[in-house]
Amino acid sequence: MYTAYKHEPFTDFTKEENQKEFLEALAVVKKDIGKEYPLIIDGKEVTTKDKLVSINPCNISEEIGSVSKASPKEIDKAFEAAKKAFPKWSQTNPVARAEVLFRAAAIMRRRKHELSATVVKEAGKPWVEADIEVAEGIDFLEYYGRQMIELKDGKVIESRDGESNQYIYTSAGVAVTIPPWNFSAAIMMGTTAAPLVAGNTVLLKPAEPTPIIAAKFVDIMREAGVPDGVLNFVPGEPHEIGDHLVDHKDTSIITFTGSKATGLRILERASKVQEGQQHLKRVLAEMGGKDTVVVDKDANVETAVNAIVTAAFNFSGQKCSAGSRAVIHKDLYDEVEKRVVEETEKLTLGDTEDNNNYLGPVINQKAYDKVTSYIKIGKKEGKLLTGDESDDSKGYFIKPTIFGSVDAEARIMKEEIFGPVLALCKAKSYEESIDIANNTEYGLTGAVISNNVDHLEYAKKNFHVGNLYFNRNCTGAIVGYHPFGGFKLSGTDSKAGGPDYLLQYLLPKSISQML
Ligand SMILES: NC(=O)c1ccc[n+]([C@@H]2O[C@H](COP(=O)([O-])OP(=O)(O)OC[C@H]3O[C@@H](n4cnc5c(N)ncnc54)[C@H](O)[C@@H]3O)[C@@H](O)[C@H]2O)c1
Ligand SMILES: N[C@@H](CCC=O)C(=O)O
Repeated sequence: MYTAYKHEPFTDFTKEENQKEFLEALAVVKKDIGKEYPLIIDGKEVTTKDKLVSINPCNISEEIGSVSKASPKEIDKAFEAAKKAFPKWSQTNPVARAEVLFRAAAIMRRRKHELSATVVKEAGKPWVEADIEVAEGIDFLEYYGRQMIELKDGKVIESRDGESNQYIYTSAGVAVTIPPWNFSAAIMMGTTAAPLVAGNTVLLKPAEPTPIIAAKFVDIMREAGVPDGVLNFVPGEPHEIGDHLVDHKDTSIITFTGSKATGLRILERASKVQEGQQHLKRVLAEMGGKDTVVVDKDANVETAVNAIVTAAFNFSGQKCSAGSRAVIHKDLYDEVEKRVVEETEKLTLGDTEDNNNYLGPVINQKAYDKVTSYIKIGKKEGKLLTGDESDDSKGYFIKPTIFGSVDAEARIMKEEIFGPVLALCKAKSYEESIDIANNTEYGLTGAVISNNVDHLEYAKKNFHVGNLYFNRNCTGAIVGYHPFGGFKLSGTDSKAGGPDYLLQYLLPKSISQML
């Protein structure tokens, strides 16, 4: 028997002993700086000449480490290994498969600060956010393990006289996991653990800026007992191996999280049946967002301000769930705008190794250039209220930037920026604010700050997002509590961390027997 699922508690960094432990963990991670990590194919370490180098975005002269790069040749070998391992793994007792996840979660708990410190160094995440993310990774393992145990005997269906019917779940085949860098621990772990516990074998290709945390996770899974060939680690350049992974005839499932452009490309390519392929590929594609905090005219101003600032600037706005725009009722607009600017100007920006910094850099030069170009666009589209300072000489630092009185149709109101840039927009009525919130191609998260019961009911029916929050910010979904995934072009709404998630990695089978 297992205890009931409950989410992993977050570390309280106001306590001195926790700060001390975290600093020690950062020192451990620093000792490993420059280390090389191999590919893992069929349980064997494979080293290639070409390396993917992980750079600290806070300090671009610091290389965190490097991993071997897989080419199509190594990818083919990994597919062979995964195919070979599939029959045995898929028929392994689901409880035993779940226990691998539980053991991995236990190891992760013991190494929690070290893993979070790796995320701090590799992704430039602040301590608090890195800790939350590793806790989420642990949650995915604990939650999906229990979910598999629940599903192991299938579901009860009806039988007629003289007939015995069964409905069971079988595994699909080889899954390819393609996670993003912004939740380099949590999403990478969740989208690897789910197909595995469902009895599929996996090729994990981490995002190129953050391969080290993935290498550590693969080591943990092996220590926890994942058999050879069941989990293959194949980092590499997407332009060299991305299409190959997606197009391969032996790919059964692709579990992708990332940008809309990549997701749509994967969906399109995966729909083509390749020579020798005898199945349809399933694609889970969780993509971008342009998420909104709506402030009603009777809202509590401080709740609204806190929700807007947190949603916009946590992890420098680099979340698919980031509230990169707020639509505020005209009666409260001036007050909310003033308070949001005041609170934002208190936020500290700098190297996230220092826990006093609320936010750190954006991930790389490409992101820096994109975000700063949107700031230029914003200056034409709205009134610059604060920010517009950036510096990429040491790391990719951009000050939280806010534009006021932005038109609902402006580009900074409708396009995903993925950085610390917030647009504020005024609405004449509550209904208009919900219309504005729905005015993009995305539909991922949203928040409504209101005490009006009718208005909250209206939002339930008319605010078209996969994750809707009332009187809080629109980021920070917790596994088992806030199943996560978006509508519209935000993705396939697979609802990670929800009760139906694992079903997407399983093939239901009906068996009918005459008695
Ligand atoms: N909806 C969600 O749950 C969710 C969660 C996190 C991030 N995101 C989104 O992710 C985006 C940021 O992540 P990103 O910049 O890493 O996205 P991205 O699309 O550039 O990359 C995501 C992953 O896809 C891989 N990839 C890139 N091109 C590929 C190709 N042609 N074939 C196969 N794989 C390929 C990358 O190497 C990476 O592993 C944002 O749009 C954000 O909103 C969504
Ligand atoms: N699940 C995370 C967002 C993941 C995307 O970046 C949240 O709820 O904030």
